[in-house]
Amino acid sequence: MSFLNNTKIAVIGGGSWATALIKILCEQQHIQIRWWLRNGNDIEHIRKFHHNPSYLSDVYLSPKKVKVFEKTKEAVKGADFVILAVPAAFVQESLQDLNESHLRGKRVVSAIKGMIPEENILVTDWISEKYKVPLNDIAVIAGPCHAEEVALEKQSYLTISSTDAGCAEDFSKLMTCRFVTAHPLADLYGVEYAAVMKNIIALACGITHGLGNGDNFQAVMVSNAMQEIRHFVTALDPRERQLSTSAYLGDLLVTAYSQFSRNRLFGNMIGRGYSVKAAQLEMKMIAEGYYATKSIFELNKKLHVELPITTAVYRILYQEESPSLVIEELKKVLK
Ligand SMILES: NC(=O)C1=CN([C@@H]2O[C@H](COP(=O)(O)OP(=O)(O)OC[C@H]3O[C@@H](n4cnc5c(N)ncnc54)[C@H](OP(=O)(O)O)[C@@H]3O)[C@@H](O)[C@H]2O)C=CC1
Ligand SMILES: O=C(CO)COP(=O)(O)O
Repeated sequence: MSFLNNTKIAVIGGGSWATALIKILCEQQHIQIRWWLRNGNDIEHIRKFHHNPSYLSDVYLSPKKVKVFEKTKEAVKGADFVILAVPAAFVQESLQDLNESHLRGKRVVSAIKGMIPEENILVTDWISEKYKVPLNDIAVIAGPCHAEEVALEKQSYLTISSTDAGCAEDFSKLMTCRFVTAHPLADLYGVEYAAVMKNIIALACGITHGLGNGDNFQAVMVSNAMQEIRHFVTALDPRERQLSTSAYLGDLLVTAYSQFSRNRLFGNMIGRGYSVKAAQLEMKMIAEGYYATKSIFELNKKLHVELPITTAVYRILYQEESPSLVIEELKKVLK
């Protein structure tokens, strides 16, 4: 019997990405999904009607495959894989009831494209430090893939990155289905940092668009952003990597251009004159790039990499500088 049969997967998070990942996993014939989400009303609704009322509410969640739990401890019990799919800012709070023993012997896969805000560290580093999960049992899910398109079964590609080839390959098989192709890759940090940074760039694209700039300038931003990502990631983890592939460039492109991108939308509101608070209140969903901007900016105080786009976004979001003045200055340094 293949390992795909009867694999138990815990999914932590109740938002759009968790719901989309569960839809993908439900394509496997024999799978048991143990789902934790925080909202009691949503739990009740899913048990009764097999749809998440708050996110991707059209997606059917097979009760034969999906069991919903109120407590994370219960959800991770007996799981082979634990997928983390809450925004990074809430991951500590979401896992507060777990200790090392709850994750022992399990593979942990982060679907989060953000960093732990208070500590400015990657989610995978935090998991390995706090819960003593060996790095080889950790992977990340990356690639250009919006939850909304998964719900519509539009063909998508994912990249599963891990320091352990077996872990990446096994999880890629679980994520491959009729409408998703998943490939393994051995660049845990590169993929994870690039996924964090592309959210900042998409936010910057939204700001410039909101200010009235067009596609010509956005193309310049995106191409400069690739240099920014390359320099930053290389400073942290130097090695050969194909940044033009879908895990890196592809994800930057979809987030910078897609109608579904929350980071772009958030930036757009800032460019149109919303305050950060007003934009957050208006958006029900989370723009990771807001938190990531601070983390990358703080982390870079030790690295001193030139990050003109990230710095511009930081000045706008955290130093309340005028978006139009900051973007005019940015225009002078981009090539
Ligand atoms: N959506 C997408 O297409 C993709 C998302 N990702 C990544 O997946 C991760 C999860 O994002 P996503 O599912 O999209 O998020 P959503 O914006 O869809 O949902 C937000 C989630 O955060 C929860 N939440 C909000 N406030 C709090 C809080 N104070 N404490 C605990 N939980 C809270 C919400 O719970 P509640 O509903 O109860 O308020 C909800 O489950 C992010 O890192 C994102 O970058 C990666 C690839 C694609
Ligand atoms: O990572 C994503 C697509 O690959 C989702 O981006 P947004 O959070 O900006 O919607």
